[in-house]
Amino acid sequence: MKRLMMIGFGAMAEEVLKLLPEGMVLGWVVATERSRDRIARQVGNQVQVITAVAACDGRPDLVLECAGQAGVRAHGAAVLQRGWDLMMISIGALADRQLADQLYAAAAIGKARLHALPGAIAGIDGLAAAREGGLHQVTYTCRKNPQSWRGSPAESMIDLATIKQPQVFFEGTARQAALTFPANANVAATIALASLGLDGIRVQLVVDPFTTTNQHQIEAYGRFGEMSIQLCGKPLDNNPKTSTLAALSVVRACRQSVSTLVI
Ligand SMILES: NC(=O)C1=CN([C@@H]2O[C@H](COP(=O)(O)OP(=O)(O)OC[C@H]3O[C@@H](n4cnc5c(N)ncnc54)[C@H](O)[C@@H]3O)[C@@H](O)[C@H]2O)C=CC1
Ligand SMILES: O=C([O-])CC(=O)C(=O)O
Repeated sequence: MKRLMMIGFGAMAEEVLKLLPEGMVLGWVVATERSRDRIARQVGNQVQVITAVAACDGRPDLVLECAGQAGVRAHGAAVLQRGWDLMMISIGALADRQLADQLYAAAAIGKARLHALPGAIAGIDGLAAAREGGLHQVTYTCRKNPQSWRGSPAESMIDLATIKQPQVFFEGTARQAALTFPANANVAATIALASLGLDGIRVQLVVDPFTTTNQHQIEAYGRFGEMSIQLCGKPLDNNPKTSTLAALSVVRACRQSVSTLVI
């Protein structure tokens, strides 16, 4: 039986736990001090709930981060330094140059690797392959309803309560998007890292009162040809910012860790 460590235990982690494949159990949750007791009651006494990776009483087979940029900052290096690979969902954390350097240095010390999970978007495999032959241009547009932008800096850029038509409220690089919208622009960072880099792709963020889904659109051109991907993802019930597919991409990482055929 493989044992999983989860860093963060919010909406996404709860969904992942419901769908954990056979052959894997949750062994550890790394939580904030504030949420530790609540999570311990939720996951039961077979799971060790800790607030620092150093308190882990064993060796996890898989470490998954579902804790946002703050969680990556707090625990990412400690995981990698121990020689444990880290599966990251909060890819936007890598837009912070200092944090990225710290993680890569820790990975070098531990001879560990960082895995960027595709999250709420599809097509990362094709994009990363296309890059090998030369990409000319990549653009990404993210469209969500006003509710999904609540609690983000969009609130100070646009009046979400009165919006009547779809409106672009941010245009910039993936790095700018990921640093400004840590809970909403991880996909932008993932697409950028798989293609032309955090400063190499154009990102548009749109608020759309007519959509009920989290929409992600990639347009890419290169020696391989052209790629156009549109994904309309249903948000998670208990977090409208997060698409269900992002949680399912974490479940897939668990499946890959226990399957003979990795796909
Ligand atoms: N790559 C992708 O496609 C996507 C990535 N994400 C990322 O996934 C993260 C998690 O999503 P949700 O579960 O929906 O968010 P959430 O806000 O429901 O849960 C995040 C959890 O992490 C915990 N946390 C925060 N700082 C922590 C720390 N230092 N140590 C341990 N736990 C900590 C919080 O207490 C909270 O329970 C988002 O913050 C976002 O960064 C979200 C959607 C898509
Ligand atoms: O879940 C989504 O639709 C995408 C998201 O929040 C992100 O890119 O951070």
